[in-house]
Amino acid sequence: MSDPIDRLYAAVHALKGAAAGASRTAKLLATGTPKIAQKLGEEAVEVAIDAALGNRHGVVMESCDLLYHLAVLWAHLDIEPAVIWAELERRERMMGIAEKLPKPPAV
Ligand SMILES: N=c1c2ncn([C@@H]3O[C@H](COP(=O)(O)OP(=O)(O)OP(=O)(O)O)[C@@H](O)[C@H]3O)c2ncn1[C@@H]1O[C@H](COP(=O)(O)O)[C@@H](O)[C@H]1O
Repeated sequence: MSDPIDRLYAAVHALKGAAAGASRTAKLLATGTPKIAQKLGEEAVEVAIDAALGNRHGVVMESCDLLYHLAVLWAHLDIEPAVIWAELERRERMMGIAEKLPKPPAV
């Protein structure tokens, strides 16, 4: 079974081209990149505010909104989650190698 983000992306992507009245997601997708990016930024700020206030429950809730809006942006740009996972894995491998390299001398 695919993970929740893959499923969320698939659900959101399926709404591309749907009438804006079909759902909130279809309406948001129809607004275009600047508006989607703005919503994503707002959700990120909401996560940060809840974290700064020590509101753990708020961080969880706003993180879900943030991931949803990230999935909307990816779907709008046709960036499949697999592309993101591949880059994360590439970095994981790169950092694994970096850890094994001798440390440069202290200056
Ligand atoms: N996972 C989500 C999801 N998470 C958050 N949200 C929406 O994002 C909103 C949070 O963002 P805001 O705080 O900006 O919401 P708001 O204050 O109402 O702002 P505006 O609507 O005025 O922009 C929530 O109120 C939800 O409406 C989501 N809407 C949809 N999904 C999933 O997306 C798919 C498509 O959903 P539909 O849009 O219902 O077809 C389905 O799989 C849904 O489960």
